[in-house]
Amino acid sequence: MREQLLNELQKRCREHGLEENEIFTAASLSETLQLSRNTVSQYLNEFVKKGVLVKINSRPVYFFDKKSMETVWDTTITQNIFSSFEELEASREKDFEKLIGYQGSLQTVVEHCKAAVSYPDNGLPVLLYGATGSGKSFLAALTYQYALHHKIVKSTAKFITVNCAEYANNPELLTANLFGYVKGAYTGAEENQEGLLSLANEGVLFLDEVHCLEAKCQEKLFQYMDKGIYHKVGDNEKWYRSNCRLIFATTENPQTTLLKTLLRRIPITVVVPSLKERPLQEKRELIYSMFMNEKKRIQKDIFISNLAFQTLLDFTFVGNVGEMENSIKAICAGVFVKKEQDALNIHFLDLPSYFFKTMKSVQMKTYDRESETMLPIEELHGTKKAATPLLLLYERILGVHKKNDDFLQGIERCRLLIQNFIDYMFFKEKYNVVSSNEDFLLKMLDKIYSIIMNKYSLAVSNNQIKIYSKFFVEYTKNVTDAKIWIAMHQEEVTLFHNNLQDYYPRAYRIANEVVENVELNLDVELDEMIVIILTLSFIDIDQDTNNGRIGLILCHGYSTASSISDTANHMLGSHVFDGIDMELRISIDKIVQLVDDYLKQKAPIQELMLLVDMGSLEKIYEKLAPLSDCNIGLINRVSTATALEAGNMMKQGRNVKAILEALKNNNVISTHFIEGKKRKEAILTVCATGFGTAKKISELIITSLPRTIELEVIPYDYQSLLENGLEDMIFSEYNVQLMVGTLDPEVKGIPYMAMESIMTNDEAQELYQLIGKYLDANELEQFSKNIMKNFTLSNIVNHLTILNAEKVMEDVEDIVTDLEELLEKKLSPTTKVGLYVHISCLIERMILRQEITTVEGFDALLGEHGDIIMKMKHVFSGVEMRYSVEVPYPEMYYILNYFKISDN
Ligand SMILES: Nc1ncnc2c1ncn2[C@@H]1O[C@H](COP(=O)(O)OP(=O)(O)OP(=O)(O)O)[C@@H](O)[C@H]1O
Repeated sequence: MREQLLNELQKRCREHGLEENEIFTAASLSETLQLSRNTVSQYLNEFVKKGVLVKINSRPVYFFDKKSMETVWDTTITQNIFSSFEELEASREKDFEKLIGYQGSLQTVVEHCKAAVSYPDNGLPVLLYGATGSGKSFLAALTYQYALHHKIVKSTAKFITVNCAEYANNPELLTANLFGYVKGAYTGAEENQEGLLSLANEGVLFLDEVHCLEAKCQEKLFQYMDKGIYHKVGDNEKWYRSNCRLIFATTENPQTTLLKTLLRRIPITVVVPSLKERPLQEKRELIYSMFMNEKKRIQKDIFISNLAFQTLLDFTFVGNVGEMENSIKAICAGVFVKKEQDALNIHFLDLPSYFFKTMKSVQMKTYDRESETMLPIEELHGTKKAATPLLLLYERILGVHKKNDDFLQGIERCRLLIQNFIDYMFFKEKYNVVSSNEDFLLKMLDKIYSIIMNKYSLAVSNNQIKIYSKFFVEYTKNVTDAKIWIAMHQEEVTLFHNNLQDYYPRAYRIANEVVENVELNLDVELDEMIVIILTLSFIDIDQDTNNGRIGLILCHGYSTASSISDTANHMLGSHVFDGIDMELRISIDKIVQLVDDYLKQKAPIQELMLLVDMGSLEKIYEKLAPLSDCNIGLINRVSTATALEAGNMMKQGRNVKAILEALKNNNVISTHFIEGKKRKEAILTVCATGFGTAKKISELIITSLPRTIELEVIPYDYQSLLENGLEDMIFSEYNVQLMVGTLDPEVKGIPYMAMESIMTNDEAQELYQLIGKYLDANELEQFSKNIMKNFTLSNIVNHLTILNAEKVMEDVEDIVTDLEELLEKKLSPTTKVGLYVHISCLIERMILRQEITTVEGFDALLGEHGDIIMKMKHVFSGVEMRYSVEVPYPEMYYILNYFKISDN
């Protein structure tokens, strides 16, 4: 019965964790074994008495199998009864657990030490090699404690340390001390003396700085290491025996400083990593435990500023853990003697001056003792979380980017987070106080911004400059934190960068330029998250305008326009207005110039809502009127309320004229409408491989129209759209509303519709909406019917080519199927239709000898995918024979583009 009970408890100890303590009670065991609780208690207590079980005398009482616990804890339990779990835990003899990083960067080191000391019969000599202060002596001492706790050595065994460096000038003394000497061995040796080898018998002898051990002494050691026997100094007759384990340590390369013959006799060399090589988390733990030790010593709470902590964390301690420990002691002592408060408050400037040497001058200039975030040292432990608002913002932005599958949705959320942070910065009391250093920084940043904004002719409000300057100021207080944080999140940060660069190339470029200039001019290193935040702030530049309608607020003074526009945008929930702050004495000509530049930068747009703070609008109206291509609605005496009202209507899609009309009853303001020199609306038709096809597509659209309309349908060169984008001349001549074609030239802000989607009647709404502006309902119905008729595949092929549609389609179908197989991608029906048309046109071009023989970038493609391109070309061999044509290789470039389109 007893055995059964013991077996059950042992099983529970093996299979369950200590924390499931309810299964280790007499009640639980009696229930399982169907025995009376008294009997179970009695048996269990008998086992405790015998030392088989451990008892925790709490309420209820718990019993554990001692051996199982010793195995789990890898230690010896010396008592059988404990008053509480805490007492049990405290009694647990710790050795290597005291070493920070014993389960991390020092795991292998520890394993080697354990192996060396426990190797039968008498352990193996081990050499610890590592930089000064890396923890070699500590490791040697812990190895000894481990041997004690695991009964590898007797409880009476000693740990003897010799620092060979101390005997550098007197090597004979070291030899005498190590091996002992006999009376008269040398002058002053008045009695027989035991050596350290003898003292350490059965224990551990630690020879530190062993490279200082003289060659003669090293040789004397060999004898001992080989046979366990040695002579005392002055007696070469008698042999003495010692049974101690040897641990050596050195800071010098053992291969060059130790005799090869000694090295050969040390089978285990353990390389102890320097502090620089340890993970950040271990550094944190080291700092934490060192401060905790000081707290115990001085019996006071300790607080440390985040900046001071991050500086310690980031600092390269040449003397490794040892130097770190001494620095922390010195810092605490330095603050302690000031006897200022009950607690010890360690500010950044309390660190010894050598910590500041690496700080950039601006960081020092912006340092403000009062605004430092103070943390209780207990919080340093394991704090992986960002500790400052800026880092918290970093963390959140990255988190949103990581979590959101929809990149653009994520971007909006990130912008909101930044907005919240800005609110926080401006409304938290401490940020309203601008120190003189901050003021200097703001002015410098203002200049940098102005130069860059001028270069890109961008309107960035003074308020925005102020906001982002605040970011820099905030950043300069967190450089160290930020750097560390970025290093820990490098991969995700880079990914975010790449995405931003792809989605918002212009904003990304400008953000980088701002950062480069700030770094250059202000002697401060900014980080990659600042680039991300700035790019997010410039995104509007890359975004489409509100139905071609934009708002601009112009006011005199440092920040009036920016404040109104920011507030209005904030409340409208989208970017409707830009604000330009103007000098107080700016001339009307200059204002007009500002507006003109602004319009050029935003072109192509249809309408501008311009709100100004002037009383009279006449002068500005006169000068603006002849300039404008677009309609301008002019409103004076701008206020946040008028901006909101106008902005709201803009968001509803109302045109400028209608908005002015609606605001007429407001008797505070007056308005003017400037009719733009009208640019005709247009649709561009494009085809990647030739103007001819584009022309035919436009003819097809035009012939579908029941009557001529104001809208132009213009065949246009694909290549020049691709290269020039919005800068292309066509966009200043025409108000281009849509592009239709076989391949998207990807002009930002101009919608594109694939011809295939007209044919499959798929997403052709944009075309109907546009044409619908010019036709009445019946006419539009007619247009849609014509389109359906004209845009069937065979009609298109017939229309676009001179070939017999039916015949050529058979060939084309085969080619597309073969290509799909070869390139291992099934095209969607729409893309497939596009490719049908493309290949039909291609065949025609071959017949008409209008083949494409050069394509930019083709050589690189050929170099990379030569094999596949050869195979693709082979797919056309049937057609080549039938029509006696030769399809040139560069044509494959365009074909491949269809397979690159993401169909999902
Ligand atoms: N991993 C660690 N965890 C906790 N404390 C450590 C650790 N490593 C070193 N220390 C502490 O750092 C201090 C310096 O370590 P130690 O004296 O062992 O270095 P060392 O390599 O022997 O230096 P030296 O070569 O200068 O003798 C000691 O107080 C030790 O307790």
